[in-house]
Amino acid sequence: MSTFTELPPSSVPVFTTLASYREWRQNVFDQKKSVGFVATMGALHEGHLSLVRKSLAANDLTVLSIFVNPAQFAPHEDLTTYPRTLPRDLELLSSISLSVLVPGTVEEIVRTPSAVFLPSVPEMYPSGISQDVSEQKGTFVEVRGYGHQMEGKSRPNFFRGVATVVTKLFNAVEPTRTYFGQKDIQQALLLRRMTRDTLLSHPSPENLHIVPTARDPVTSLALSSRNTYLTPRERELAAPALYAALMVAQSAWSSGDNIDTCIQRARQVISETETRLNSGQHEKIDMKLDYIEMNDPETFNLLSGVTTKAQWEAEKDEGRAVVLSGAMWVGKTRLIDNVILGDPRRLGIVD
Ligand SMILES: Nc1ncnc2c1ncn2[C@@H]1O[C@H](COP(=O)(O)OP(=O)(O)OP(=O)(O)O)[C@@H](O)[C@H]1O
Ligand SMILES: CC(C)(CO)[C@@H](O)C(=O)[O-]
Ligand code: BAL
Repeated sequence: MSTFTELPPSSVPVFTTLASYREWRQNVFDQKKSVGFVATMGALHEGHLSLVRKSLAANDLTVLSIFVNPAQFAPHEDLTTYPRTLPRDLELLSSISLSVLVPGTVEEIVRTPSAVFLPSVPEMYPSGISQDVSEQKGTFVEVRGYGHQMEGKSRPNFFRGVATVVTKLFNAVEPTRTYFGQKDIQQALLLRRMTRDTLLSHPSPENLHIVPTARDPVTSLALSSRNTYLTPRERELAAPALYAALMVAQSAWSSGDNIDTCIQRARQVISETETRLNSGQHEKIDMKLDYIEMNDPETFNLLSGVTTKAQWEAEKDEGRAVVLSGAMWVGKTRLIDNVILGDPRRLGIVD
């Protein structure tokens, strides 16, 4: 059952039911075409489009899903106010294309997104869905041991909701390859683990690709659908402090400081920014750091504060990665960001 009575105009075909999408997918299977997949919650921006371009470059066809997943929002979170901009999303998707060389020839073809999967909530949750976990019925996917650290500390059932919906999306879309953003690094690594643990073939773990974070060219703020909640002053002056703080910690790590010192320096960037912004006559901006920490990308475990780069690498090898990540509230907006210390290619993040 679809809840969409009238869809905005789109030159990219939009499938609102599993049955209609599957008919399209079967045809594609018959033609032995590869399918790249980008899962989104809509309110598209350049970060999403960078994933779509990666998919266009490597696959015959590209499918994007738009689904605001109730199961990953806690009851107190922003499910009802989450930005929903379907007409603009479809326009943006209709406007992107990429020229690629036909393998083994000098011939160029132009690829554009092939389909949008836009399911309704009942289609995705046939047994129904409550945001209150204690009331939920039906089948859920949990990647145990990897969803309670980092983002999971502040959003306890978030990764259960994500793993559940992405399993459903993978089963529906049956992608050859799939693309997730580094901005949500724990999500991407956890989902890769899920594909491995569940012996998935569509996609296989090595076909889950992680794409670097797209940033605002002036402030380096990580692009995010929720940035639309920010006031202009919050967006330009306060929000960029999170990435600036991560940069300061990264530089301290490279200079040989231990983790406690790196994190302390990063925290100082946030507190100094808040003091500076609130010293004048302007309206007050609330900046509240949720966390900045360094974690092992394999286990997501918090690293000991006395560890230095030299000690971390001596345990295994040079370039061994660490996830330096943070979350911060600016007013009513929660922002996340991260940088990889060491070689991002170790985590399969490739430009
Ligand atoms: N700035 C970005 N650069 C690269 N990928 C991104 C960026 N922002 C989001 N993505 C990726 O796009 C996919 C869909 O994300 P989503 O629709 O939740 O957008 P979002 O901007 O992350 O929204 P939110 O504000 O809710 O976090 C995810 O894989 C996410 O990591
Ligand atoms: C992967 C995802 C689409 C699942 O709802 C969401 O968590 C997101 O957009 O990052
Ligand atoms: N990009 C992650 C989706 C969420 O925060 O709900």
